[in-house]
Amino acid sequence: MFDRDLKAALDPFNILLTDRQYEQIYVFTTLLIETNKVMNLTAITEPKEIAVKHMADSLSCYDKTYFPKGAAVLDLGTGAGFPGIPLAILRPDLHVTFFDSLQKRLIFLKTVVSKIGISNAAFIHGRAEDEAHRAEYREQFDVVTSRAVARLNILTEWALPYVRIGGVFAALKGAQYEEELTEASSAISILGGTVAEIRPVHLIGIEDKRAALYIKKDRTSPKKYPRKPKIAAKNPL
Ligand SMILES: C[S@@+](CC[C@H](N)C(=O)[O-])C[C@H]1O[C@@H](n2cnc3c(N)ncnc32)[C@H](O)[C@@H]1O
Repeated sequence: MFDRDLKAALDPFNILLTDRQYEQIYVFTTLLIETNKVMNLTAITEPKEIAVKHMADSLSCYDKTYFPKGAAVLDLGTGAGFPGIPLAILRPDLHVTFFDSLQKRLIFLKTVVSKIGISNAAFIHGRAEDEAHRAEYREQFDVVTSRAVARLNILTEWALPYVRIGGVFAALKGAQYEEELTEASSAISILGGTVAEIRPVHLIGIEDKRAALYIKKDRTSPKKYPRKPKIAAKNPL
């Protein structure tokens, strides 16, 4: 039943999973629903809805041209693992780093990773605007993904410093993506990026507009970014 719902949800994206990948997503879904009873992870609790709004939505940002073989991927503000876990299941060769400011969500994700057998996973506990100043993370990732974390102008200032030159920031955005893109245009340019592609996303049974945005990193991000939250909030780029 769950496999059938998931297959239908993934159909528009031409994504075919192996039996093992279906099983991994099923186990992840079960862990999400069970753990959500004792820890706030998601407002979506029906398996069919999870298949569409979490799994298919996460994988809607996938495109092999942006995710080269063995790529280092940073999922910024991963929460309960979206889009990072579905991407790591789809592409076991990726090195996915799960990044969040809430430790208890990372503890949940460590259980998920070990129970479903994802190798190449790493974890960062911290705030996006702080960790970007560490040499070990700055401009070290081929792809930074992010869904439902902040408005695009803020998120760009947080995300682009982690992307290596030639890499991409893939943001999953909802109904206001066009306004957010306009609002973020100077942040994208200041941080060294350009909009490579705006790909509208249609999930089955969902009317709301959404899109996967791909922002390519062309130039190094100036060292002073990202700024401290109070300064950035007072003077958004
Ligand atoms: C609404 S949740 C979205 C989670 C997941 N990406 C999803 O789409 O379901 C936002 C997540 O971003 C994290 N977050 C918010 N601000 C952050 C920051 N400055 N640095 C790192 N993580 C942050 C929160 O702790 C939370 O887990």
